Amino acid sequence: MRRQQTRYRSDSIAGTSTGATRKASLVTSVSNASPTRRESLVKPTWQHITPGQLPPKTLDKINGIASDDSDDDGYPKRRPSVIVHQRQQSLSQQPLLPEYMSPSQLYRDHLQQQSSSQAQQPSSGNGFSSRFLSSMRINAAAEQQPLLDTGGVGAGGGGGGGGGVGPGGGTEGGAATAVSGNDGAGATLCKSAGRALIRMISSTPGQDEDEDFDIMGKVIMLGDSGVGKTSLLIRFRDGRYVPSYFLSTVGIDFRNKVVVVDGTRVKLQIWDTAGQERFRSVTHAYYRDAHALLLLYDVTNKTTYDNIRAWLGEIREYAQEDVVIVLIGNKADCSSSERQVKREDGERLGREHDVPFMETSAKTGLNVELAFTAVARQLKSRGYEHGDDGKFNVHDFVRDNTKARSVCAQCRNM
Ligand SMILES: Nc1nc2c(ncn2[C@@H]2O[C@H](COP(=O)(O)OP(=O)(O)OP(=O)(O)O)[C@@H](O)[C@H]2O)c(=O)[nH]1
Repeated sequence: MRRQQTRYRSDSIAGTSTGATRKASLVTSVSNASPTRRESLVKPTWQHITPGQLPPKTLDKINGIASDDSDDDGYPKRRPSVIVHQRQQSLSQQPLLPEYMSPSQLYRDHLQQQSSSQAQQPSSGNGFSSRFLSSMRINAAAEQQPLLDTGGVGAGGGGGGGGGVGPGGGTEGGAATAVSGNDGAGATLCKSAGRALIRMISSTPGQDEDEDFDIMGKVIMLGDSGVGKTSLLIRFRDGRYVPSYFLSTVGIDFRNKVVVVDGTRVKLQIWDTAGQERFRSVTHAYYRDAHALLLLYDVTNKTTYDNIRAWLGEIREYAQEDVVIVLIGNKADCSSSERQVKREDGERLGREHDVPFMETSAKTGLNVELAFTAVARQLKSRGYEHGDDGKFNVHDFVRDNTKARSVCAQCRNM
């Protein structure tokens, strides 16, 4: 039996765009969805969130969860999250990003520090790393510029990665801020057929890999708790797999990775959501800014597969109509005795809902690159200003490339 703990993330609180419009929902019944191992999907309630702000009710809920002494599923007691800390500092009714963390202030801090000393580590005194600050390339003009029509990423900058919790301890957090602009390099907003992608060309030398990109897209990983969202992200981001025990995600977190597609650097801002139902109302708020969604089930757990229909219902309700969806059956490295969902069932479900499907394994790395590359290619195709790459078809790409790869030997005979 797997050991389970709760993983505490630096909950990055990115705001969402007020400009985004919700699309009509394609009703998918959730009533038939079987409960997951530890939860069931329920009809979500939408809560409006302004940029940089979580609604008090949601905050209360998170705080309630985090400070709850009794853990209803019998797992170890949860420690407070970053959000709770902010609450304790009586910021409940205020935007969760205080003034010193606003994009403009961070940028001013950054410039100040740069001019005072090149060698000195820039620090705004708020715990943000120099890498985060250096990712904030805005100017006054850019700040006045309207955000993209579907919001791009909201005005609330994230604090992700700051706590050193989670995979990689990387540079994440900075890109959650909806800024554009340049350091003289001519960054431009890219609006292509209503798609919300940020195009940023940077020429600042010595930057980290994930700060140097042409196009950026927001990708959200969804699926029941335990399907392997975090593991897949770690595999993709860091190229490793951490087996041992099951650390359940609390809230939401993100990691960045740049994928080069035919010479174009596509920065994927990948949001890892908590699969547990108690966090649904928090994660729903992030759907509508998403450019792509990776929807996972666990091939060794039929319930997670059955719940995909309910997930798709939520996606239709909360996400943009044209969001790219990739359906993933994870843990394909399993033995045939463990497997509960055949590959053909996944393929059929994908066809039914007109979404590309593939099986992956965070453990062996099977198709992990492919999943994210497919998304990156699609985003590039949509985001390209001159539309010269608009013929890309994610269905064909996934089908052609998964064909070329074999499913692991153990599962081949399913
Ligand atoms: N065999 C196998 N196990 C996996 C794979 N991916 C994840 N796991 C295991 O499945 C368990 C859950 O993985 P997580 O990545 O934490 O799942 P999650 O979807 O992020 O869960 P939540 O954070 O609760 O939403 C862990 O024990 C992982 O080691 C895989 O590809 N193969």
